[in-house]
Amino acid sequence: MSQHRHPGASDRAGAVPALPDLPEATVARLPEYLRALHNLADAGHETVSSEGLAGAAGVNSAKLRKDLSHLGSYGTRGVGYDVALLVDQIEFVLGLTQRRAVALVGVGNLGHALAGYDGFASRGFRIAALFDADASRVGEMISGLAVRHIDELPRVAAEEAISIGVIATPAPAAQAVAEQLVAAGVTSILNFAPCVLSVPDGVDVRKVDLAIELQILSFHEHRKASLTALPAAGGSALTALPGGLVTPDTQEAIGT
Ligand SMILES: NC(=O)c1ccc[n+]([C@@H]2O[C@H](COP(=O)([O-])OP(=O)(O)OC[C@H]3O[C@@H](n4cnc5c(N)ncnc54)[C@H](O)[C@@H]3O)[C@@H](O)[C@H]2O)c1
Repeated sequence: MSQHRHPGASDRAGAVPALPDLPEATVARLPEYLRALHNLADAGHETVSSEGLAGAAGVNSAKLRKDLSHLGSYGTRGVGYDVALLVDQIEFVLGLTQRRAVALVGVGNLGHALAGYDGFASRGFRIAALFDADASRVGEMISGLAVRHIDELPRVAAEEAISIGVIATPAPAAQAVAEQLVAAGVTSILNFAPCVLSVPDGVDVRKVDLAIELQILSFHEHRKASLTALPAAGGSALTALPGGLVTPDTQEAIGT
């Protein structure tokens, strides 16, 4: 997942007290800690060591201690972190103490799956409205919500105080949808369409692209295979790069 963060984004907190400006990587790990903490609380744990929480969240414990120190949370020597307190702190920093209203635009294959997913509610989000441009989809009920025509977005966004929009339309429609969301007052967008969105300052965009994740895994598969092949091939896998690209061998030749 990638993120664009615009300069105005941290200035529009309104009545919310100033929060520490956390590193993006820390922000990205906080939800992992939160999920692990909820699991620990459900299992009856009241405290957890940094190693225990790090293991449950799948990160190394030094990184976890550094992340939590940004929140002013250091745990107690010999006891660890208070699970309930840390949940409160992380939920506060992530702004999860209020349930946020989300609009989903594009109720096709992916949109149906997202609209029907009940995991958002338990994580603090309310899918408040579903929109589509296809009149034949308007009125369809999904998980108790009727699909509305995209033209209703401005009115419904105001009525439901929607601040987050999810785009699940085909890529060619995504930029126009983003502009409609922004015009309707949406200031955060989760984009599933495989394209880059251009948005004004103060609007945050995160992109989810499973194909990119698979391509990254493909790279690792390719690399593992190339490392296994190395002794037999007797050289760097880079020498096999297609298209006559410069290889370490040729670079050395050029440089000497
Ligand atoms: N991020 C991922 O990992 C991932 C995975 C699957 C699909 N996708 C992407 O998600 C998007 C949706 O895929 P899908 O298979 O559900 O497509 P789909 O064609 O089944 O659904 C798209 C929906 O968007 C609606 N739509 C089109 N233009 C619109 C507009 N201007 N305003 C409102 N609604 C509009 C269509 O009427 C349709 O209902 C595509 O961009 C696809 O590439 C992303």
